[in-house]
Amino acid sequence: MSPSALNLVEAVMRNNEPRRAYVTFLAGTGDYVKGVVGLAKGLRKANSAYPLVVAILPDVPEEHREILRSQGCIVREIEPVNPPENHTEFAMAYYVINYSKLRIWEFVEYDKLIYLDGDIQVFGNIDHLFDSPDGYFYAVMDCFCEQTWKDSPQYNIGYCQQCPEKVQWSTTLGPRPPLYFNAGMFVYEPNLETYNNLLETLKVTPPTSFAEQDFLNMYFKDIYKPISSAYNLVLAMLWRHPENVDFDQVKVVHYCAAGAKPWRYTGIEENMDREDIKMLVKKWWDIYEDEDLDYKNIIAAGDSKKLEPLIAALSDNVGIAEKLSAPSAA
Ligand SMILES: O=c1ccn([C@@H]2O[C@H](COP(=O)(O)OP(=O)(O)O)[C@@H](O)[C@H]2O)c(=O)[nH]1
Ligand SMILES: OC[C@H]1O[C@H](O[C@@H]2[C@@H](O)[C@H](O)[C@@H](O)[C@H](O)[C@@H]2O)[C@H](O)[C@@H](O)[C@H]1O
Ligand SMILES: [Mn+2]
Repeated sequence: MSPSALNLVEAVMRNNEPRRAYVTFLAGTGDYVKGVVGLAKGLRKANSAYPLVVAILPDVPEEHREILRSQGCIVREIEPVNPPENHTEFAMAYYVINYSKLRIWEFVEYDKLIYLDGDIQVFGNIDHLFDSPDGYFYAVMDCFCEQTWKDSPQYNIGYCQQCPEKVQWSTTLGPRPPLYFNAGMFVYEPNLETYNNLLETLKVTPPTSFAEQDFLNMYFKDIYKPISSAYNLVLAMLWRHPENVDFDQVKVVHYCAAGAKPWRYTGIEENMDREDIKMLVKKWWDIYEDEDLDYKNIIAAGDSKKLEPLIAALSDNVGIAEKLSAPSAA
């Protein structure tokens, strides 16, 4: 390791700043690993000062784990979390694996974490969100207008929290639902008591259409603080509520609309031929293919600004390796 990198290791190890990181979730043997690589490179391009932790399920192949380490990620294997037996149809069948996201409340070696889905890209620095006051759950409000919401009461009366004056909530359906966030991005504080209570509460909570997203909304409804859509642009907002989007201010894009995943984009699904969608998919690919953003080239260039989070990741990976290789871990 070059002398400048060693100095940085010492600086980071001495550093008694609050421990912060970005965290994402990866499951399966498929192509979401490309999303996570893109996210790691996007955070680097945005000069984020914090590393990216990837919480992976055991089914993620060693080859993918190596790809993530080679991009400076901290790879942490977690055990799956399964919801109680249920007969609910999830909005997407694979949502059942998303309950495993709950394991990230156990990452208490950090003071504050920002969770980002693997199909999210960060185009502008959002490190300042780590300075948000403690004790709250920060996330962006979702939209209920897409087909994925067809089984919900709000969809069936045409109500959306993004435009509550357009179609009033009907009290015949019960009390108006509390503000609801998209769980693709949130700012939170890991905590073991919360973690254990989340898992205990899940055991007695019947699963619903949006799986862990519904569950997190129910669990954190009293401390949820909505933040600007600039921090998690749910693509459907572009055609459902353009009046609520200040496109030039958008820093985080969430490729969650059907057909929008950049690494498998074909442009044939509804809305996917829009000029803004094509531009956002190209912006994702420009970062994904930019070799100057690869970890190995950043180290070689000794770019100190971009080095710091990588050194933190390195020391964390070393830390985990030492912990796992300790005799007691045998
Ligand atoms: O096969 C999969 C499906 C999902 N995910 C992870 O789970 C997150 C939530 O799923 P997705 O983003 O597809 O849900 P959406 O936001 O599109 O509803 C993804 O971003 C990935 O981080 C994954 O790793 N592998
Ligand atoms: O497992 C439940 C998922 O729920 C959310 O999916 C989106 C997506 O399905 C869009 O197509 C809908 O339009 C949108 O409203 C909905 O929230 C989160 O992005 C994802 O991380 C995950 O929590
Ligand atoms: Mn997503």
